[in-house]
Amino acid sequence: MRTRAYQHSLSGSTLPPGETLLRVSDLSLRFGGVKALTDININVESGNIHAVIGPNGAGKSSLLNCVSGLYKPTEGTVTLRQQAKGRQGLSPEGEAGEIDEKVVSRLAPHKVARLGVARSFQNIELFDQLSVLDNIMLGRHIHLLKDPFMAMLWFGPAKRQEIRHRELVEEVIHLLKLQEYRNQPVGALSYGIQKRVELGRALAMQPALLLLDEPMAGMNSEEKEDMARYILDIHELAGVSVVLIEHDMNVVMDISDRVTVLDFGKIIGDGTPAEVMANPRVVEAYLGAGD
Ligand SMILES: Nc1ncnc2c1ncn2[C@@H]1O[C@H](COP(=O)(O)OP(=O)(O)OP(=O)(O)O)[C@@H](O)[C@H]1O
Repeated sequence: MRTRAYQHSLSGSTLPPGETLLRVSDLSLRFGGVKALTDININVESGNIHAVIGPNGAGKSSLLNCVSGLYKPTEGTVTLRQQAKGRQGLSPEGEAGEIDEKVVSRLAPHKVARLGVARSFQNIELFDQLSVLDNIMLGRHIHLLKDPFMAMLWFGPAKRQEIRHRELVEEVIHLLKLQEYRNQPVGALSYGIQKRVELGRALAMQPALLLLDEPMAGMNSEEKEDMARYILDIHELAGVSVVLIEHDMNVVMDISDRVTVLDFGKIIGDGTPAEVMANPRVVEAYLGAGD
């Protein structure tokens, strides 16, 4: 029962699995003379955990920053595909209805977020004094009523919306098993739990796509295992698509559907974990380096 409820609530995408959700086309990014990214082409499919790996400085964070709107690419585009409003759901033949394509690569980060792309950062970006509940509730702010007059009135849409926000936040707390910490200030919690709260705040945005930048950095092996399990749960129970930057190859190979490998800002491998592991260029550039 709970699984069905999550599937209906926490994913902001109605695209069928296998449809292209995010398309990165001919993307390049330069900082003066530094070519951070060169001619990057990636399709992220709906329903996938898509890992991006590569040595330090390969361009992984730059790529995520181009998707989330923090960096503007020098060339190329990032396109988010969503089922057109009012035409959601599958046809009797199981095909997707009309699809809206939005170029997000030159939008401000808050606009990209509003379109359904949520991200977590390498470093924890939470409010230490606020409770777990309040920090996760902040993830809902992009969905608050746009009309401040309506939002001030404690009736009608504003009240219904507030109830809905709370229900979704409760789902996040259950899914990530944060019940026992809900009223504790985040600053008092362990690093592993704080990272989980950060994940919860991104999830509370009801994203179509979740961008996770090294969510397991600095964790011990038990915390890593926990985090990998929660990412899988988000994917399996909530149906959220994930782009994951991660250095730990065991984690990447265990939980990813697809892997893109970057080196010096270029793609040197792309495929299933098994295909990527068998790619000699990848072995030489990354795996062989013992990272
Ligand atoms: N804001 C910036 N200004 C100048 N150069 C930058 C900027 N951001 C990234 N770079 C450069 O772009 C290249 C790619 O960096 P990026 O951080 O994207 O790599 P990464 O694969 O995420 O590395 P890491 O694994 O160490 O986080 C590097 O040469 C980096 O120095």
